[in-house]
Amino acid sequence: MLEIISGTAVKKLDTDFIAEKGITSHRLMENAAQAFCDWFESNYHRNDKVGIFCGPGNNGGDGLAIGRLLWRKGYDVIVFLLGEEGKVSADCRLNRELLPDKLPAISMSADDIAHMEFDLDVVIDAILGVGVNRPLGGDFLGMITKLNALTHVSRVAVDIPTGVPSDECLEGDAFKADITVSFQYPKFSLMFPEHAGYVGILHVVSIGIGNKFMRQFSQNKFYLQLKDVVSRHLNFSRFAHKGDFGRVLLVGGSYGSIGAIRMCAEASLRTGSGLAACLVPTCGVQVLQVGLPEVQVISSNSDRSLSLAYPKEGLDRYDAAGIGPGMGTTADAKEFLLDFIKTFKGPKVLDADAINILAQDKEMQEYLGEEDVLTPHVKEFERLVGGCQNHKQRLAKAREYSRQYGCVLVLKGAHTCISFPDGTQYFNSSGNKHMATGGAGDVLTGMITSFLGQGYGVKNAVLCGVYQHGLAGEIASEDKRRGTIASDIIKAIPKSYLALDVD
Ligand SMILES: NC(=O)C1=CN([C@@H]2O[C@H](COP(=O)(O)OP(=O)(O)OC[C@H]3O[C@@H](n4cnc5c(N)ncnc54)[C@H](O)[C@@H]3O)[C@@H](O)[C@H]2O)[C@@H](O)CC1
Ligand SMILES: Nc1ncnc2c1ncn2[C@@H]1O[C@H](COP(=O)(O)OP(=O)(O)O)[C@@H](O)[C@H]1O
Ligand SMILES: [K+]
Repeated sequence: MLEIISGTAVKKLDTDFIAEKGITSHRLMENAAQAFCDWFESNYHRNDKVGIFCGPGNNGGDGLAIGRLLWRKGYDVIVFLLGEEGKVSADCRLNRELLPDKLPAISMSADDIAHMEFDLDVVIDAILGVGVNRPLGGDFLGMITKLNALTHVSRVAVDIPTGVPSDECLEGDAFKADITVSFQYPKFSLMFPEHAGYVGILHVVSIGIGNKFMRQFSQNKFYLQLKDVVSRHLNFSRFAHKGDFGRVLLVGGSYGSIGAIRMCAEASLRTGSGLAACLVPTCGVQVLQVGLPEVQVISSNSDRSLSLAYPKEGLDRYDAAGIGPGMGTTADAKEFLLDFIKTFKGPKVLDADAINILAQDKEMQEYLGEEDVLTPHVKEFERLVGGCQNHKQRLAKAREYSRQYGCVLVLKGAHTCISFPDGTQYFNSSGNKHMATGGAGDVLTGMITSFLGQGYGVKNAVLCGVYQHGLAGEIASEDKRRGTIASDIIKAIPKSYLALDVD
């Protein structure tokens, strides 16, 4: 699994790798440039006019090597050189010398930056990389301001957009990439929503540095990709019966919000649960029986909201429970939740209003255990732990929360972050903006609950659930874009199994 390590560890990592492999730093830079070009070739035409903006450090060195390789492949390339002559790094200088004579290269003066007009299809940003150590100013700021203002160009950042610090939140401005191609592992700050408008779509390309070299820099942060989840899935025998695929109980709904628990239950069934039952207020019983004939429905014996009157016998027949979607936060619902989490002994997922109730009734958190999973979005999380200044602080608090209460915390959003009590954090790579639609979270709750019910350990259930939910969202939105709704994500779950090649 790919590690996410701090940008400041990069230099040491580089040095170790080079020393162990007996190669030069220039060779490593060449590997990086080649990896970028392989990606570039499968995405851009040779008749595209490509401008590569190269700074004075090793990021600039990458850009120059990229320029040389693309030019050799027949691309229409022009290189722009930035930065003071005296500050050019050794590998950057070497790559300046290696530029073919016929490849157009222009040293940019402050005057050029202010007045030059660019006629380009693609802008490649190799001005600064992880070496950025202060907000942009002067010529670099002037340059990225100009590049950000260009219209009808595709903007690609090499490693990290110029100006974005690798471990902190951006101050000031930075290059606004449509696509960032990051080397070997994604830098921590590429996970921050504050940087979404600068990073664009993130691609990570390998430059041959194995995990072995990263381990000593491990910060227990990982990037969750398709290959990491396939082997975490259980195999079921040809003789499996529905009990083997697990019985799950989905708990929630209130008058006007029965759809949430319906979507949650349907997602569980589509994820493979052998049996799904819903515990809902009486007002939801008929709706569910008609709308989703595959589920069993249990009434809480209270009309519009769950309450203490719910039937407690037989709860132990369920292998896992998902609680919260559409539940509401009435006094009855609060009493219900406290009683339910004390009574139900199996693994459970707490979502939506279950989290909102926990936030109001903090002592309930003491009942959380190592098989329990909380799935807040950012607002729900801040209700739980208080306001955060930025995402970096939020991630630190998420790690702390999971440690303190010994449960799994899934902080949802783009690059959903899963925190485990041992301090590890996993950042999801699947999913897209078209999943930002009402009910998508209810679907996730159903999916994780389903895996828990199927007998997956809590870690595998959450990693598989979060990744596959994003994958189903990608599949659902392929032909629907912003017209995607949560029910489409549910319908795409079977196809996501095909994509994973899990039967
Ligand atoms: N293992 C890796 O990850 C590899 C990294 N490589 C590249 O090397 C890059 C890092 O190279 P460097 O460490 O040389 O860093 P940069 O290329 O980011 O540049 C650092 C230089 O910029 C100056 N600087 C920092 N902030 C500034 C600001 N706001 N305004 C003006 N100047 C500023 C610094 O003083 C330093 O001279 C990576 O991003 C990547 O592109 C690759 O070449 C190969 C392998
Ligand atoms: N821009 C995005 N990229 C990837 N995933 C996203 C994005 N926006 C939302 N999602 C995912 O969609 C789901 C939304 O959940 P949530 O906010 O709880 O919605 P709801 O409360 O309406 O069910 C989460 O799993 C989240 O990770
Ligand atoms: K860059």
